[in-house]
Amino acid sequence: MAASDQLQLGEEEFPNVAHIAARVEIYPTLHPRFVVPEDERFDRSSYQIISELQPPVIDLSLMSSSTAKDRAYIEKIVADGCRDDGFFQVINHGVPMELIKKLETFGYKFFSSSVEEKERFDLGFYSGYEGRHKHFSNPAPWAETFNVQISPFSNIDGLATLVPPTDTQSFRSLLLDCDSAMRDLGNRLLKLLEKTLSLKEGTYVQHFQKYTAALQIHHYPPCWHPSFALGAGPHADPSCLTILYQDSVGGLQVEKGEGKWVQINPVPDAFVINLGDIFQAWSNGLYKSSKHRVVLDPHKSRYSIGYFYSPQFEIPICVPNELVHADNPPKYRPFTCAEYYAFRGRRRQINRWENDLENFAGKDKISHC
Ligand SMILES: O=C(O)CCC(=O)C(=O)O
Ligand SMILES: [Fe+2]
Repeated sequence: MAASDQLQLGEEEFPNVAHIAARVEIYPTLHPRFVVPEDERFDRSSYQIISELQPPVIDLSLMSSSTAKDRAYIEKIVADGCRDDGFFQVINHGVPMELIKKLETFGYKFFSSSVEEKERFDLGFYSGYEGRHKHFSNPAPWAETFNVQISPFSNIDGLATLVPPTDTQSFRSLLLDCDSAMRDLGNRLLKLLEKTLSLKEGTYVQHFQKYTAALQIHHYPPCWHPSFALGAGPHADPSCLTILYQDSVGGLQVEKGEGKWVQINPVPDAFVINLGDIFQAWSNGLYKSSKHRVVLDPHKSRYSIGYFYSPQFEIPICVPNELVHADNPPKYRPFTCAEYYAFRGRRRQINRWENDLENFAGKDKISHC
């Protein structure tokens, strides 16, 4: 083993995934850190893409159509998707794709640098680069992530000091421009969700003047035993809304009924939108936050970019009165985003499905606030 391998591995218990992924000749069998229990593995041989279960692809420009029929059509498709599993895709969404491509290019360059270089950007728990997943128990995700915290805590200045001085300004501007474009899309989607639930305009969006947001660039290296590991284990997002760009490789799957996984086919220039646990709670369970996971490719790297959007950190999530009635009694106790994010962050088995929202807020269903 070369000296650099020994140096890189350092803590054998928490190997860097990029380091392991680059050394198939040294690790011909998968490192135990990443091996998923047998009943949770992805069976590639029996896999088929079930096209009729694909989440809908929605042309968001129709939201401002002068034809009421177009607008009603969009609202219906979104409402059906949200009731079903909380996943849909959007095109013509108004976010300039140049921004996303620039971020993706940053990701390619960053993730192709050495482990030492990348780990200079490791600013600790969920901040900056993450390749060892020290807060995960086994199995660790076969992924490395560049975590940008935006609000209410920002690590953008901290990260900017680590890029070459000539790039500092463009790096900061890129992240801030992405935040503003994704946030704008997030607000338009929230207004659409308000309409589909027949709520007054602003019911949700008024709680996003101050907001909670993070951006993550993920790299899933090729995995030579793709059925034995997962890029992301089954989980539901803690956020209110997630806006996700995925490249053309594919691998994101959503659970449609117990144990039945459907791949969300990449659509060029589209975003996958999924509702997170906060929205499920905020809609009193009418709209779903669904379990999803990422499977791996034996030959190709996959990249994705997620924007996780939630309301003001410290306000209680209070279900609108209109959504609580005899047929739909309160399902969750009120809680703040800060409390829920802290709960999810404390979980050691963060890459595993543990029905978090139910466990956190579904037990004593006191009335809404
Ligand atoms: O990379 C993906 O497609 C999804 C990642 C994901 O589920 C997440 O970051 O929460
Ligand atoms: Fe997710």
